[in-house]
Amino acid sequence: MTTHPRTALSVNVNKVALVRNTRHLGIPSVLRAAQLCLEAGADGITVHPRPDERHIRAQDVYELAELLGQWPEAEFNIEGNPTHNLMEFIRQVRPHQATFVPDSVGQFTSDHGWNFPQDAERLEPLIQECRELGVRVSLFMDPIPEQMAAARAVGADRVELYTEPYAAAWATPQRSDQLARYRLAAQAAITAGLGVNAGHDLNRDNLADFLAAVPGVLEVSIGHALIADALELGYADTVTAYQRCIDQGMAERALSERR
Ligand SMILES: CC(=O)[C@@H](O)[C@H](O)COP(=O)(O)O
Ligand SMILES: NCC(=O)COP(=O)(O)O
Repeated sequence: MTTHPRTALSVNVNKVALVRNTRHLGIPSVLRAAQLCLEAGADGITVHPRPDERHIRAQDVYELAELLGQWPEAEFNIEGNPTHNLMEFIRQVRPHQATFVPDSVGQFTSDHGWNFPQDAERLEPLIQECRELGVRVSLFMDPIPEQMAAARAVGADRVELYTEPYAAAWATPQRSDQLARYRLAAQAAITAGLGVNAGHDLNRDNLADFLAAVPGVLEVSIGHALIADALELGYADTVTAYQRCIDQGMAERALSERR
């Protein structure tokens, strides 16, 4: 029986910054949120420093990079559009992972992945630069199996499957169809030699089912729902609750593989 590495939980702290930015008081602290999540067992921290700085600001990125330097086992994942402001952060901070997201500057939230072949030419040199800096590259992608070989061909190490369509279908009869889509996309990514991450609108209700159905998920990055849960439960209990969901999903997957 093959044992799979435990799916890593990367906490996205965008929404802590969003609340902080509504006053000039510096609270809630983004750094404290990250510290408490790491102390509770989170495997990493994710930020998406959008050009309009609606939530994560440049100073947050540098302070979090310094904090993560004290956590050798934890990873720093910086997301963004490499044709906008992302690359400057990558060059200065050299995080463990850069997640390329094709968002426009004022976009409400991330809602689609890259498209190949049209995006290949402009992404390839930027991916190459990240790799020369020792930074792993993950491409934010829709769950389309046919796109995975092209993602690998431009040099990506991983893809991050955009999971909002699954999350939106979770409480509906379409759940199993969506899970089948993501399973096929993940299998195609693995076949192409890519690692598989996942994220967007994952939460305590839908996470275990996703990991039970979709093979080889190395990392989930979760922010909005996790921070909302932390408002009720606190960061430590929330991280523990999400880790339990990960363990439950992986246990169910291991069981199904033995059948
Ligand atoms: C790429 C993605 O799905 C999210 O990580 C993104 O960071 C969400 O951005 P907002 O927090 O600005 O909605
Ligand atoms: N890449 C997904 C992420 O970092 C957080 O997305 P969400 O949980 O805030 O939807």
